[in-house]
Amino acid sequence: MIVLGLTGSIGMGKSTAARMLQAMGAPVCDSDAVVHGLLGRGGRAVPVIDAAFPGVVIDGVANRTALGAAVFRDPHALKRLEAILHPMVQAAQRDFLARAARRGAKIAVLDIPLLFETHGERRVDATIVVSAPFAVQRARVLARPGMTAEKFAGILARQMPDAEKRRRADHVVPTGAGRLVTRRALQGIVRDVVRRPGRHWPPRGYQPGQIHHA
Ligand SMILES: CC(C)(COP(=O)(O)OP(=O)(O)OC[C@H]1O[C@@H](n2cnc3c(N)ncnc32)[C@H](O)[C@@H]1O)[C@@H](O)C(=O)NCCC(=O)NCCS
Ligand SMILES: Nc1ncnc2c1ncn2[C@@H]1O[C@H](COP(=O)(O)OP(=O)(O)OP(=O)(O)O)[C@@H](O)[C@H]1O
Repeated sequence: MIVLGLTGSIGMGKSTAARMLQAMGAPVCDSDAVVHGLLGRGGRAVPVIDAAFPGVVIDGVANRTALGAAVFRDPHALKRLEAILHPMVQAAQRDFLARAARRGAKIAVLDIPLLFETHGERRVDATIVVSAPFAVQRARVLARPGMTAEKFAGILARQMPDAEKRRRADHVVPTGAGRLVTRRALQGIVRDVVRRPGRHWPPRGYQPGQIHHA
């Protein structure tokens, strides 16, 4: 099985590309959805978050707005949150890959917003970065309800620049020239990678639910 890592900056079309890959038959693990599960009712991270960020957990659920307020202005707090969540996200990804391999998938996709920031390129066979011109990205993001130019600037400042992501990518997929162009580019990558030998899943010594540190 070949493991593809999919990433891209805010509004670049990562979710759309993930859906396209899924429609081509590749199972996709959405890291944002995993984080939502970890922070939601019964989520594994909730007790740890409660201890690390007092007051943020209300009625068994981590309040994302309160957590965002606690971490997005304080780089040390963000690091503490990431140290809690990222190993749990990686454990969930490994479980997902083991399930996909058992089902006989030829390709599996990890959709990871912070792929390069978390050195995810070491855990996948090839990386895909979705990218569009800045004006397209800006227009898409500012069209979202509740988004402001100031918030957008803040989010961009915390993310690795698009140019750096493109530089590190094995494949850059354009998303600013229509869906057909995007779908064709993704089809080309899928066709190309199925011919290559992938890594063996599950890896030797793998235990479901185990947390692996990068
Ligand atoms: C702090 C949380 C609860 C705030 O949730 P909220 O729904 O308010 O915002 P959302 O998740 O949509 O993020 C807002 C913007 O910040 C960016 N962002 C989120 N986490 C991070 C991070 N660790 N570093 C840099 N940017 C981040 C997102 O990509 C997005 O563009 C949430 O972002 C979170 O749990 N972040 C830490 C986990 C993480 O690293 N997630 C991203 C990769 S899996
Ligand atoms: N390939 C594409 N061609 C045309 N429009 C696109 C394409 N990909 C995404 N879009 C449009 O751009 C907007 C953002 O797309 P999407 O939600 O996929 O982005 P994203 O990168 O997942 O965003 P975020 O990281 O902020 O959650 C949507 O309105 C979508 O319709």
